[in-house]
Amino acid sequence: MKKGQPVIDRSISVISIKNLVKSFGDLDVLRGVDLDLYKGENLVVLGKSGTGKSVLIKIISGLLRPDEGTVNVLGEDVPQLRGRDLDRLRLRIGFSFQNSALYDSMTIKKNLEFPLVRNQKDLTRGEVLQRVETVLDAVGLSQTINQMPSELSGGQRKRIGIARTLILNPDIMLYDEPTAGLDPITCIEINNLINEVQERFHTSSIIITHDLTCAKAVGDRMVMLLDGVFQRQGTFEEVFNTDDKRVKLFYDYNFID
Ligand SMILES: Nc1ncnc2c1ncn2[C@@H]1O[C@H](COP(=O)(O)OP(=O)(O)OP(=O)(O)O)[C@@H](O)[C@H]1O
Repeated sequence: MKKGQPVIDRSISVISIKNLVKSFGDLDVLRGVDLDLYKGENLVVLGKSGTGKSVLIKIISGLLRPDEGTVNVLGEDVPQLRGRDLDRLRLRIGFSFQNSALYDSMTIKKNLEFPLVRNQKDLTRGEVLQRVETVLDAVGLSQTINQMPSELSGGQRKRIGIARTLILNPDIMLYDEPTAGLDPITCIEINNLINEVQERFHTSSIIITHDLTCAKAVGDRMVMLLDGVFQRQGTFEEVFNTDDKRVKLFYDYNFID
């Protein structure tokens, strides 16, 4: 069960999706998805491989257009946004993806400065350094500021990836399989970090994961995508306390405690 008491405002939906439908040719991936992400909440999206979790994230971030339905993110009608308006919205969303690799030829400091210098040109050098130090402190890696990515462990690189996302002060964080490929101790550290980010930066987050230990540790609420719709939602216990064979199978394959 999750520790701490996050401040969640259920009267504000930072993401609101209604009747979302998306197909590719004959393949109906999303068949009428409804979803709200409340302000300050960590929402875990569960679902076996190929159920459309990445498609959902791509639609939320405007990388894919839905066939039907409404997708509202931070008050914006995402499928209607184009060009700079879409870029501006994306800057308010932090993406922590498995393949969001660091630049190997740059120090940690340069890696962290990069998105800031590119997107917020009015900052002074002192302000940039202060932001770098703040996010490094948040992920517990202040001492690595002058190191190269190759000198860090996999878990540390993951933390720096999250710091690089936080440096733009996003309202929403999207974590795609944050613990994939990490050892159990490092998984616990990343789970703790996701909760610390929620508390310290007041972000609202969607966490996509197969790792049910992670889901349990970080999720204020979870939803499970099954056959193109969210069939189960609630707390961990509410989602898994069912006779639905598909849910039981998912649990048996994915829960290691
Ligand atoms: N651009 C695309 N064109 C055609 N088919 C696509 C496209 N994007 C995704 N799909 C298909 O949609 C389905 C859902 O894919 P998606 O990547 O969302 O799955 P997922 O739930 O994220 O899986 P995983 O956990 O393995 O990452 C898959 O069958 C995939 O092949």
